Amino acid sequence: MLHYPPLPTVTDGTVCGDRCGEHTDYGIITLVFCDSQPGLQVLSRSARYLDANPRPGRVLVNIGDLMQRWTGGRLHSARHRVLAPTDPKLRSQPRYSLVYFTQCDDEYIVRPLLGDPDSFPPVKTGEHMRRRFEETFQLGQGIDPQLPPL
Ligand SMILES: O=C(O)CCC(=O)C(=O)O
Ligand SMILES: [Fe+2]
Repeated sequence: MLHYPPLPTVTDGTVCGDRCGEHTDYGIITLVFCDSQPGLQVLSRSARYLDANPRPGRVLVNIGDLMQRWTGGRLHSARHRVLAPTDPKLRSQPRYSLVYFTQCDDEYIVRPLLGDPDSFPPVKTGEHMRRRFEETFQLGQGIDPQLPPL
């Protein structure tokens, strides 16, 4: 369960930052269950951010980096972010989302099962996950640099 705390009121008209910076998910698929608070945006293949607004009963299914590798790039690990709202009422409220990440066993080697087998080098799941955590938390790099750009 992710808890995004309430944000201070903006009085000077400055644009507020993200609640969660742009990133791709590391694993196979992610299920995102969100409350009524908006903010989640997904980058389209034409490089436009699209709102993925919550609706009762809606579940967002995200493709992760390993799924992109597994499908030889046929499924795309989309960049996404959670924007901080500008509306003072929304800012004064917390945002909650329930996020379920899936991945393979650490020893499992992910290689393309579709398309060109050389499109991605094989990676051991555990090593991939460790590298992505390090990139995110030490280098502030939320996008897998080994995946091709959009
Ligand atoms: O809170 C959300 O709606 C999405 C969070 C997310 O993208 C993540 O935890 O990877
Ligand atoms: Fe994510």
